[in-house]
Amino acid sequence: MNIAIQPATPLIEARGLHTYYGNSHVLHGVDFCIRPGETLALMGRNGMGKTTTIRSLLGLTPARQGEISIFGQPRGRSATHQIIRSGIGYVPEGRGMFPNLSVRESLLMAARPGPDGRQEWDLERVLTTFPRLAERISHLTGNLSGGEQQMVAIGRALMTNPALMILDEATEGLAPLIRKEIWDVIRLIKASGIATLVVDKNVNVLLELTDRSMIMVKGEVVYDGGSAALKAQPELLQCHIGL
Ligand SMILES: Nc1ncnc2c1ncn2[C@@H]1O[C@H](COP(=O)(O)OP(=O)(O)OP(=O)(O)O)[C@@H](O)[C@H]1O
Repeated sequence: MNIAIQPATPLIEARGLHTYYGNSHVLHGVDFCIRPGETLALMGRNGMGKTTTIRSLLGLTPARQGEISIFGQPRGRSATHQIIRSGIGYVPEGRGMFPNLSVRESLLMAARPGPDGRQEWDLERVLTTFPRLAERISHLTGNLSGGEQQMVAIGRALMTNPALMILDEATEGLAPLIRKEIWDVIRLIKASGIATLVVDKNVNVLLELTDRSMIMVKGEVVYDGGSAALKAQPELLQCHIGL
């Protein structure tokens, strides 16, 4: 499916999402929007509903109530794989590797043109971006370090030439140097014009890197606005994130 992405049309837009796990009501009327090229941070303490918001947007944990449009089209009954294939590079918490595939196989398996036909990201560009992966190209991903596996997960998402990257806790549990490498790549993704939704515990980096921030508290959005403006309100950060 080739989609002409209009600059003014949100890549994903959602209104009034209510999501449950069984009887447990987790999202309470979440509104969400991300536009082409925008870098958005989704913040909040543990268990506030960030991952559930992403899962609801992608249909992995469908919302019981609310409306979602993907690239300007009502999501309707589209399956998650259809939503992802329409131009979203999703790097879930925990990475989702195929341990018995080599780095090369893992990356090549994901390769495809973007929703608008773009083919800017290929194996060569991913390996230039992650020289560590070039060094380990024939290794099984199951034998890589956590940081290298994270690079494969991001590389795989980039190989799909997405209009939007979603990175959920991409730097979680990684050594500081590797974390820095991942942040550098996220900066590069931003500079290349791909919209990015980032969930991470490192709020200071998020505030510096992103255009816009959302803060969630107990399944509700309590802040949605400029990251620079949020940085200038330490009392909000203190109150909602504990910084
Ligand atoms: N599969 C599940 N079954 C039941 N409850 C769940 C499930 N996944 C998450 N929850 C609960 O839903 C709430 C929101 O969780 P979610 O993972 O969305 O939060 P989060 O903001 O992403 O936090 P974290 O940073 O800890 O991942 C929490 O109370 C969590 O315990």
